[in-house]
Amino acid sequence: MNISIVQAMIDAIDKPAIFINQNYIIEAVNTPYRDTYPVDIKLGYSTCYQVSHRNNKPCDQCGEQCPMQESKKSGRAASVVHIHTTSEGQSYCDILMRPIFDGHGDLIGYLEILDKLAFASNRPSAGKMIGESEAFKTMLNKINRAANSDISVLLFGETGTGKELVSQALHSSSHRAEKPFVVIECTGLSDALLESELFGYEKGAFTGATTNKKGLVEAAEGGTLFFDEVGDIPLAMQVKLLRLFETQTYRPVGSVISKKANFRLVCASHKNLKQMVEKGEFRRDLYYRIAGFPINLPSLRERKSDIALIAAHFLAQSHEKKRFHKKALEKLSSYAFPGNIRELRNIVDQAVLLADEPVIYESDLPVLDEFIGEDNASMEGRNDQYPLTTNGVNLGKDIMTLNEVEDTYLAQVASTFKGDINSLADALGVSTRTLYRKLKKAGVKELN
Ligand SMILES: Nc1ncnc2c1ncn2[C@@H]1O[C@H](COP(=O)(O)OP(=O)(O)OP(=O)(O)O)[C@@H](O)[C@H]1O
Repeated sequence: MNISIVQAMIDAIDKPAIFINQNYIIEAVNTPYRDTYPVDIKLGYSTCYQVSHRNNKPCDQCGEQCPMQESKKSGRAASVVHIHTTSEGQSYCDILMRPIFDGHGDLIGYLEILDKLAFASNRPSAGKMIGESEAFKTMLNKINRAANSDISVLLFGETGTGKELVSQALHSSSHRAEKPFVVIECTGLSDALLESELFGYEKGAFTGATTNKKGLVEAAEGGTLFFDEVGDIPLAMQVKLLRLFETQTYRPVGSVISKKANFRLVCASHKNLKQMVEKGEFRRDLYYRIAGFPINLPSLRERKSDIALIAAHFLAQSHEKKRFHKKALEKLSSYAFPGNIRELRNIVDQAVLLADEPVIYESDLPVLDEFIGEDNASMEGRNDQYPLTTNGVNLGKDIMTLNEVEDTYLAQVASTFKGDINSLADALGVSTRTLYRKLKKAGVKELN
């Protein structure tokens, strides 16, 4: 292997890139890669995992996927998303690992090329997509693949999973980033309104059209056109959209002249479009035109390990120096979040207002009523964790008020708890001050 030729090839790549041998040792590196890490890279000595992770073992021995091992298994290129320690701190990077063979078909090493994913973070950071679960990383990998091409992307996922945020990330990391990003909210628009909004109109096209007006397609010239809730587009309008997407031409309302359009198409829907196609509610040809590259946005239930991080992110946005108590986070983690990340943001905002102290306790959370895999009957089972059926409280017989239950429970716990007032407050998920207040109300003078 002629290393100077390899070095010349690496230098020709404008993204951060290295050539490594089968022992992870860096044999050639380009300047963008050197600039990415605050580490002195010694060719023939430094390893990729030392430089990018500060690890002394390969990633697969540190609980992460190793793209080289993936590539070894399949004999083909592999791509994974990792969090690297760069000059700018912890950063998401999408790594493409390509095996390189000599003229005899023998493996001589691997070419590694990085894409920095500036739109995502594993720490609270304003304006970024936050997460660190595997489901989140898989989604980042897909976003990055799509961003590098002009393919039509269909984002599908429940409400509040971040479809609009992802569409912005697709735009900002594409070659169209400097051009406009235009959102078309398809819900509740009639055929006529949607047509004039999209294509614009000529003066005199209809009553009230006193001047020519540009449409959103023209406003998005060179950039990205994002159709939110594309499943809500009326059937009659779908055929006009198909023509626009197929030919990239359109006619403003009242005009006889066609105009040329230039945009990248991104659509989103929380509805099952395939099912709509089967029922004849969405055109099949339009579906295949917009679903060039479908990306599934996982629900918050499918990325439970991200809940605490995203909650901390929204707390940081609130500018209040507060933090969640462990029990409050546990409760959030078992909640089903039908409204996904938008709902989590609302819960955090409310909890910040409801908490009197720097710690947000379970009791400061708004009422949450849908828990993962639990119906109302099994919700009662949750009380096993926080037993209300104590010696003094017989829930099966006479109805007691919640106040009475709380007082009786506190009296019981105070007489049996082994620990001081601070640890009891902690165990009950309230502040010490709140516990003093509640004990006073319950007529309890001291712990056992
Ligand atoms: N990964 C994330 N990290 C931080 N905030 C997020 C993330 N994903 C979404 N959000 C926030 O959650 C809220 C809802 O996101 P967005 O509007 O993109 O969801 P959506 O799927 O388009 O919702 P809908 O289907 O209701 O239109 C926004 O405030 C957005 O900034």
